[in-house]
Amino acid sequence: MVLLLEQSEGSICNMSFIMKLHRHFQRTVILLATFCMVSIIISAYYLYNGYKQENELSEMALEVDCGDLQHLPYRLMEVKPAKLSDASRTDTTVLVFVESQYSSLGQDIIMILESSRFQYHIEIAPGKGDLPALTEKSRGKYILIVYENILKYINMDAWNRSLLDKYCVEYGVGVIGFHRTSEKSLQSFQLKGFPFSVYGNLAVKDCCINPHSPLLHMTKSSKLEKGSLPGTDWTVFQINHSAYQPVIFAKVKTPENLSPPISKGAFYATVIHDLGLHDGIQRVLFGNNLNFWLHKLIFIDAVSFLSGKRLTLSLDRYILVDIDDIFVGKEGTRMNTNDVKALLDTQNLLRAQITNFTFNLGFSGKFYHTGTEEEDEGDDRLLGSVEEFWWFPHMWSHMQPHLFHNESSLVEQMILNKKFALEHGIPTDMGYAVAPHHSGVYPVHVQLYEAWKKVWNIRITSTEEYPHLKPARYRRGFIHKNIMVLPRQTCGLFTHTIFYKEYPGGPKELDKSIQGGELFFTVVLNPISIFMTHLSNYGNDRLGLYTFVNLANFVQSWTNLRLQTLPPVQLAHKYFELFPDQKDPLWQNPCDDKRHRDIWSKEKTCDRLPKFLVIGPQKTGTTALYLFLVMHPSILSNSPSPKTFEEVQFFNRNNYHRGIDWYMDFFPVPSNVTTDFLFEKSANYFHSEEAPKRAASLVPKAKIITILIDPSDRAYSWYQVRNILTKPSK
Ligand SMILES: Nc1ncnc2c1ncn2[C@@H]1O[C@H](COP(=O)(O)OS(=O)(=O)O)[C@@H](OP(=O)(O)O)[C@H]1O
Repeated sequence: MVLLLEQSEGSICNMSFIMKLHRHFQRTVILLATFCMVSIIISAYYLYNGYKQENELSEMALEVDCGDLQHLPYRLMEVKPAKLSDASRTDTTVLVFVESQYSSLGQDIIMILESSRFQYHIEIAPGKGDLPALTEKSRGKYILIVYENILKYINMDAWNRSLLDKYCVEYGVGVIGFHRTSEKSLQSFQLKGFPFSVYGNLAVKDCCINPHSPLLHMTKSSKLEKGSLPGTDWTVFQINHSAYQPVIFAKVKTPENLSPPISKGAFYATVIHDLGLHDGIQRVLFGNNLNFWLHKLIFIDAVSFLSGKRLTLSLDRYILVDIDDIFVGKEGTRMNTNDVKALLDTQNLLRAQITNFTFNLGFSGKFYHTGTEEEDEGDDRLLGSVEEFWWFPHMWSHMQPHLFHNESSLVEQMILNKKFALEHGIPTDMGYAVAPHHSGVYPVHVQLYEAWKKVWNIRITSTEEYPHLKPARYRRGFIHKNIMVLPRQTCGLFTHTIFYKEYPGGPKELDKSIQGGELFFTVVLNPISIFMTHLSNYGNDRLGLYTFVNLANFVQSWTNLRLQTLPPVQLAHKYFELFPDQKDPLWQNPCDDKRHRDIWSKEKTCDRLPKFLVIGPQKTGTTALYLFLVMHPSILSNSPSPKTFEEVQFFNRNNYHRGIDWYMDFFPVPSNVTTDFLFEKSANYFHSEEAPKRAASLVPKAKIITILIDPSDRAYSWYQVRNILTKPSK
């Protein structure tokens, strides 16, 4: 039994061992199967998700914040660019290689440099890449090199290229270039000397800025900008190298038949920054021209960055919005009480984006209460909030000052308007005034300046007319008779632009101007902008409010600019602090510009200007020549000056600041403009630094007569004169 038991115990033991083994095997199989299943599920999950992620890239991108770059196909991080060597070893001139004198991209580049008041030198890019002299006395002549066509840089001959590279490395000079494909260009190619591929002839959409790009200064990396970018001739750069950073990305939209590796809907760089880690030269390459507004902004930042911040625009922007003719509008186009309320509400709203924002209202009292009943209530609502705004006077009856020849009649008109201001609690001490239609401000009607000072103590005014209306980027300021004249900018709103739908060229034109167009770049490129708007822009569709709210929003979304408003007097001081070289005016012939002629007094003439100048130098017989000339019946000279005798000495000295009325008063009115020759002789013009540019500006067609004799004869003549002058009188 025991044996049996033992036997049976032994077989039981064997059995349980086999069963255990069996169970263990079963468990292992189940475990293995489970593991396999789980792996399959996980792989499937990732595979699926991976696919989905790729697929979703274009969809998700629509909500992409450009700061959230995990969705973008580049590894973005802050990479330090090559150190620029001491940029102060170069002058601050930009060397621009253009394709031709009239090429449109070349002109856009110049427009930006000029508007930013940066110096530049243009060269037509030669085929072989010949270079102008880059240094002078071991100083670099150029701070930055810009190629309108980057292929001219890439394909220049080896000798010139190594010369340019050497200059760039030694002086820390960067290169900016533009690549634009034409129909003939290959769709894809390797850019010679660069480790990346270029794909051309593309249409692109939805763009984003790399927030880590070291270029960004004025430009703010914002949300994804949806929509197509202008043109179908875009170039994108496919980079896979940490020495190159994308600056702007966009998605390829067309053509449909793209060949790999480029794919539709994926992001590619349209602007790249070569950090200079390879050869010590930093470059910024644009995959198109500057038609796209964001390219313009990045170009400004690239100039700033590559010039070691020596060509940098400050981030402060001062904006003053004048609302002119606040009572002058026609019945039916004026503001009612609701419009005034909207004006006040918007002013408060704008203060969040434009520090101290205050509308500056211009008034001609005669037109107060000349609208409909509702509009008259609007006038009263405005005067009820008089302290909320700044105010500036016009003429009482909105007359153009150049029509008043007598200063006293101008004074009378101004006094009427001042009385109106005092009666209605309008402040009279702002020191700023504007003349209807710029009349009298430029060309200067000196009677206006004097009357303004007498009645209103005016110290500031503004105009679009100095030196000319167009191009706007050449507008400047000046100081005359202690009145500071500031340039005024155009915002695209005029008395007749009162309905959004009827905006000239369609409402999109206004939006375009605000969103990266003319108005936006006026603010970007001018530290101080005074905009003129009119009463009618604040009634009706309130386009004035629409424009400035949207402008402030757009500027804030895309730039780091600090918008603010200053009262006119402070604004003018700020202006001439920034541009001290503009204080001195440069007079022109008022009849050489139609707009100037239209606001030039009919009682004045442009004929009392010399047709030739005898400029000296002294002691060469100029007086004798003068006397011989005036013997001719058709040659007329100026009347004598009490201080400087036969010489007026206008262009060389401070007499110039007395203005052209003062100068012209020396000359007779010619009886026959064609056959009479007015001239003046001032022997000091010859050695004056100022005279040539002043004379060229006012009398550009005048002939110049100079007498050159042996310098020792001049010196001896001087010696004799000094002897006489210093001899003690007996
Ligand atoms: N016809 C003619 N040809 C050449 N030189 C002449 C002539 N007439 C005058 N003179 C001499 O010119 C000298 C005076 O020059 P200006 O009249 O130019 O002097 S000023 O600068 O206006 O003071 C002065 O020179 P000096 O006598 O040596 O002082 C004049 O004698």
